[in-house]
Amino acid sequence: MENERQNRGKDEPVIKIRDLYKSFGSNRVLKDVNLDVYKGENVVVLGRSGTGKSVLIKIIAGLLTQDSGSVCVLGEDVSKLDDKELLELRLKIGFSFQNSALYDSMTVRENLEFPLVRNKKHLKRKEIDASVERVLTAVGLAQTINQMPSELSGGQRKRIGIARTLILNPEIMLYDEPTAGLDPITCIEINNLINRVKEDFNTSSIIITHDLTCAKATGDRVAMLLEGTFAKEGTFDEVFDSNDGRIKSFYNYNFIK
Ligand SMILES: Nc1ncnc2c1ncn2[C@@H]1O[C@H](COP(=O)(O)OP(=O)(O)OP(=O)(O)O)[C@@H](O)[C@H]1O
Repeated sequence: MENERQNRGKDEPVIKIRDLYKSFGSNRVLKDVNLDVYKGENVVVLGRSGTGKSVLIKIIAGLLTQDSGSVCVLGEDVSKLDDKELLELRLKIGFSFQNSALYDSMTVRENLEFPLVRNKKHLKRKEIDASVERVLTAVGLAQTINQMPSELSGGQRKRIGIARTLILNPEIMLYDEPTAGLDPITCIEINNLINRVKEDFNTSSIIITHDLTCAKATGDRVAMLLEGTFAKEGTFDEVFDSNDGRIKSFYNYNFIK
């Protein structure tokens, strides 16, 4: 897998979105969305609640289908894949959900083993144990291995959720509101973890958020989604050095730290 990663054209985006539209009935959510994410980049998608950020990453992961336009992920046109091909692609995408999505009746170890046991049936016990240890150490929670999710804090659950997606060694990480509902110190820990994941696991990521501190800390590039389309894209400072009243007001309402 490592060779495959290194051999893919350096300048070819790992995610390429062109002219994307998506409506639900009369609700036109995404309108002419275009975005490139390159290897090793963290791209933050910023936008107000209900602007279509989650819809966008669900389309990228093949969980929703667009009305028109194209989404290419790791060279594959997602909407053209059959079920088997889609499953294979999804194994290369780590999806960190807003609610962490841990199984409450399983220990941390069992939660982490689950994707491996289900998707990599040939692995030996020793290899599974090594993978669990590796991702738990990566998120700084080796001591929680035998705990139940209910015994963890919100920030710890979030980190275990990230560890569970890392266990399949994804090439792409999609983070849906990674800091939502967390206190400021825990937010900083999650931001640092997102940056460490990029370095240690060689991932490319989309981070969707309305948390400007998170955007500034994690985004190599920031794309501002306004009224269903990207209004501005660049570094954090470039995006907010803007005369667009909508961008200014987003900044003023959200930059509270
Ligand atoms: N499966 C669906 N069926 C119908 N409408 C949907 C569906 N999923 C999303 N929507 C609508 O699409 C719009 C965008 O939703 P989305 O969840 O992408 O917003 P968001 O930007 O991620 O907001 P938040 O920050 O609150 O999570 C909303 O109006 C929502 O009601």
